[in-house]
Amino acid sequence: MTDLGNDPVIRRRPVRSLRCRNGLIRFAKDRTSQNGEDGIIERLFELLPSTSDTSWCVDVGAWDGVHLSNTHSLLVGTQKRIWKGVLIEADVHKYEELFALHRPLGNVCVREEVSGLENSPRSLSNLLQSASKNGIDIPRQLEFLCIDIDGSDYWVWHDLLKEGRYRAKVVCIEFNPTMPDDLVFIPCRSDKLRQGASLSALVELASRFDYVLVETTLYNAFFVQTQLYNAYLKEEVPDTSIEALHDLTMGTSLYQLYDGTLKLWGCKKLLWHRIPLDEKKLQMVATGQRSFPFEPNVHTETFDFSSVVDLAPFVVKEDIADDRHQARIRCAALLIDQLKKDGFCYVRGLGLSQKICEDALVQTNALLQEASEDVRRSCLTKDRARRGYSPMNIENFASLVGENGPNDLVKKYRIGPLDPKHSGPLLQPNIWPPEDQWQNAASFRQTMETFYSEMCSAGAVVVDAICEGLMSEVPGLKSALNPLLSSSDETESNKTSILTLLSYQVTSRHKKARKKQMAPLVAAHTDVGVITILLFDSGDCATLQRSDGSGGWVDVKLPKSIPDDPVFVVNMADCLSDLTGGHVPSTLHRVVASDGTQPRNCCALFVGLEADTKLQVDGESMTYEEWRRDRIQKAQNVLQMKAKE
Ligand SMILES: O=C(O)CCC(=O)C(=O)O
Ligand SMILES: [Fe+2]
Repeated sequence: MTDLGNDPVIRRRPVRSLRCRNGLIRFAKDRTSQNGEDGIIERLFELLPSTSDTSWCVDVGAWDGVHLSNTHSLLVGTQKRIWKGVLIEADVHKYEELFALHRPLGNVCVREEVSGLENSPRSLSNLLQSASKNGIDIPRQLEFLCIDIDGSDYWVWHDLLKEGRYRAKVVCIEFNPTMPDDLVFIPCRSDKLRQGASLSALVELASRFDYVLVETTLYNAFFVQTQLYNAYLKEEVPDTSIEALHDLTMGTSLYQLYDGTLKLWGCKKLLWHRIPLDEKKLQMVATGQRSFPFEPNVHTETFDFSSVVDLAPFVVKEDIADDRHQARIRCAALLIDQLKKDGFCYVRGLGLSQKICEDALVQTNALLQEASEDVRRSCLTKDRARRGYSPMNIENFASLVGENGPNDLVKKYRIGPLDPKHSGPLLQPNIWPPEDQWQNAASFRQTMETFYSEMCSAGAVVVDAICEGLMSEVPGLKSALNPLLSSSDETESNKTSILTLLSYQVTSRHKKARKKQMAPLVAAHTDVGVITILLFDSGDCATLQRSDGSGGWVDVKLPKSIPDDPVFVVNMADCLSDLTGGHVPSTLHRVVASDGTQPRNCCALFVGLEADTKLQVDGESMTYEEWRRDRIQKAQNVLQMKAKE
């Protein structure tokens, strides 16, 4: 066996069973019965002597008298005894056939739904008594009782036993074959709820009224009155324990992995609905969040917190004291230093809570990994680049830098300004997953609306700090970016950005051809707008990398779990880089596949300006929209030139 250990090995080991197969089950045989009952019943009445001229049987839930019938063999055809039966069936059509078959044979047919409710006029005992009043003498000592009504079987037998008027020597009754043998499950006393009883519950009931278990088939248990068992069956069935007489074959069990994954074992479908049990839907902890809580701290956090710039001094908005002003100047200088070096920087102190950041990532995973593709596809818009869902393998970021390459392997979902007043080429209305298609839709939307607003405020804080840090080098920057700053109208003006949720999945790429496997999941590109603020989870199937400026790539990582004061990645985008006259670079970056087993989720805020914002770039004045068109056009030109070559 070649076993690489990439997947767990899961298989069944044959176990020693205590089940005895040399008792009544040897005689299992079907004429009309389902799982050998006909033969077992025949054998039982060979062993038990008859005590009267006519042997009576009662069949509760008799159907048409033929299909899967346990009494047909007794009542129809030749038998060593003379049998008479009471056949009870609630279904109108089944009853017609039942009546047509049995009336001519002199059997009693009753069209009623036997009730398992306490003191019901339709209790089995009452129905037998009223049948007796109609001239037929049903003896109180019955030979055989069969109960199969898929619901209140337990209570029907219970009431008959308790009432005590009628007693059967042999009882065949259905149990729920998915219930384990150590489970005593007594169903609700109801004619509507269909639950079924466990075998153990029936065995307990039987022994209270002096019956013993003598055999089981897949769905049915056979009980015999104890004194008859002692007299006639002890040799045939020496061991009457559940272990000796039953093997659970339809059971489903659940086990748990250390990381919180729930696993199914045994029967993996809803038995009566024929629906497969879906492990994915049973999980209590989302895929990306599963880990072992007591993991030894061997891989200590590799993230270097000392490199994170704390922008908290920019979050306080009141007129600031002198020392806070000094603090701002200091942290803005750190930020600009870092950005000038590689176009990327870690920041914290942006005012977002750990909780909202965790929630946003969990919701991203919920929509982009766990929800069905149908749910996501209901969020497609015509202009995919702006709002809603953008499926895998659709966008191509290589084109942003005039490169040819395969499409990006990432699922995205975009959210823009929540205020419907915002419209224009860059600002279209949001589209949300429909609540009637996705049970999580409302909490997704609620989380994302909050997160979007808070991220926009964080964007304003970072932009503010960048302006501060470049105050002397690029004096006009603050007025160009003023619409973005938190000090201006808080509710609207600074919310012109797009929040993109991105999700990378573990599957499929390992199967891909080698050449394709080498291609990044998101092609190397620079971001177009002002700045990008990123938050991502510990999903390890994909890694963000930035160019080191000399042909190599550096992994961009975040702390493994979100700290109390969450850390974000900030990277410069092209427009801001242009506005600084190239003093601060917008650095090439990409996302590559890595070996991990967890999907990776990312929330990226692309801070942009409104289309008509006036800008000064290289001494030229233009609007943000004009600059943007120019930027995209340049990349297109490169592509066309390459195509011609
Ligand atoms: O997934 C990421 O970490 C970033 C993706 C990215 O660079 C982009 O969407 O612009
Ligand atoms: Fe990017």
